[in-house]
Amino acid sequence: MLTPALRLGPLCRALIWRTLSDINSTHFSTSTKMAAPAKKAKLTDDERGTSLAPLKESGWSMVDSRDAIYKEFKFKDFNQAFGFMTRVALKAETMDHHPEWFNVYNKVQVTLSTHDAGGLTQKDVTLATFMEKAAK
Ligand SMILES: C[C@H](O)[C@H](O)[C@H]1CNC2=NC(N)=NC(=O)C2=N1
Repeated sequence: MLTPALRLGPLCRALIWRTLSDINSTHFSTSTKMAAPAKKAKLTDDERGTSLAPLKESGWSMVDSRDAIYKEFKFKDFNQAFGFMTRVALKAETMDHHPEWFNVYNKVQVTLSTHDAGGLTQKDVTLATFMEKAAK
């Protein structure tokens, strides 16, 4: 005995198939997390030489006891400092890469490292470079 569904005409089966595929695409397109991006690769020695040099010339330094870079930015006042932090925060969100920072009045102390990689990656270089522009 064929189940009733198999006796439906081709048009009806096409409609059911379309409905099921619509449900599937609607449901999974919103609730399925994309595969986690590959683990971010730490900067190679060569990359450190080329990428970090300009940042060190701009006042960034290596952090003792961890693979990270640090800089203290100083602004005219709190308003300027917070404006800087706002610009950087928006960039950090678009990059999905966030600074470790501390603000007191006109100073912003920043440490950058990639937690997912356990050290410095290109994302830290990109964000630090952005910060240099955002601080001007
Ligand atoms: C889940 C989320 O994408 C990750 O936690 C992002 C968020 N921001 C991040 N920021 C930094 N600095 N390092 C990371 O590894 C990192 N990972």
